[in-house]
Amino acid sequence: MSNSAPVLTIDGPSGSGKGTISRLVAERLGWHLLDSGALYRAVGYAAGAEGLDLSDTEAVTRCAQTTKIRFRDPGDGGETRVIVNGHDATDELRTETAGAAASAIAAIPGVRSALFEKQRDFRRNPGLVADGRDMGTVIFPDARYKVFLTASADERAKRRYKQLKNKGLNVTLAALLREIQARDERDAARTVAPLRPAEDALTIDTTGISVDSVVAAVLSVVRPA
Ligand SMILES: Nc1ncnc2c1ncn2[C@@H]1O[C@H](COP(=O)(O)OP(=O)(O)OP(=O)(O)O)[C@@H](O)[C@H]1O
Ligand SMILES: Nc1ccn([C@H]2C[C@H](O)[C@@H](COP(=O)(O)O)O2)c(=O)n1
Repeated sequence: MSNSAPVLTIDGPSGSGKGTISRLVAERLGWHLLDSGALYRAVGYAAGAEGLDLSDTEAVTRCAQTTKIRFRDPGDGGETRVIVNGHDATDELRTETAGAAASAIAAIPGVRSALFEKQRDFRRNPGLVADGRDMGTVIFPDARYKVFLTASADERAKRRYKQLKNKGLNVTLAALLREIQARDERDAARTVAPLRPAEDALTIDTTGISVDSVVAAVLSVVRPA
């Protein structure tokens, strides 16, 4: 049976604010939320924990097919926990290393197929906000609303720098900029489901725009004035 629950897709490169904006918009609409990047991060993490070579496409595909990933709402308004094969891996998954591993294994077609239905299963009433790279192009091409967030690489590196410094991590702006550019290149150049806006997506450049203003712009797509 076809699923007609409304979907808002929010795609974009690393640090464009997808996660932040998707969470706030989902809260405001009272809709479900899919953080698809967390699924790729979880597979990268599980593959690392098994000691797999991330370029071994068959082994990593098998890992994606068998890894058990659960999202757990702590119930106190805190961060959603990501449970990978029974282990709470939330903190490990947020690191730049986990992001780079996710980006590497995300280029494997078998991994993307293994995660396809898992992502589509998040579509439920009253609606879904889906955050990722290919939400509007591949996973929910029939979504009612589509947004693509961008920001300059410099701005995204500065945001990440501030975020990681606030967590007390020892990072440099130059290294973060290099990592962001490398990830952009890998995510956009892969042959399967590359990072790009859907033809019917509204692109919002968030450079120098506050979080509140971006939330308002995205909400206006779903609820025009
Ligand atoms: N419009 C904005 N202005 C300033 N800071 C922002 C804005 N949007 C997001 N941020 C901040 O930038 C950082 C990165 O945002 P976020 O994690 O939402 O990006 P993302 O696109 O989901 O990245 P990734 O794909 O790597 O998970 C966070 O610290 C967030 O608070
Ligand atoms: N729909 C998606 C979501 C994520 N990925 C890959 C590529 C990203 O670099 C990596 C981590 O994502 P993030 O948590 O930073 O949003 O996972 C993808 O290919 N497709």
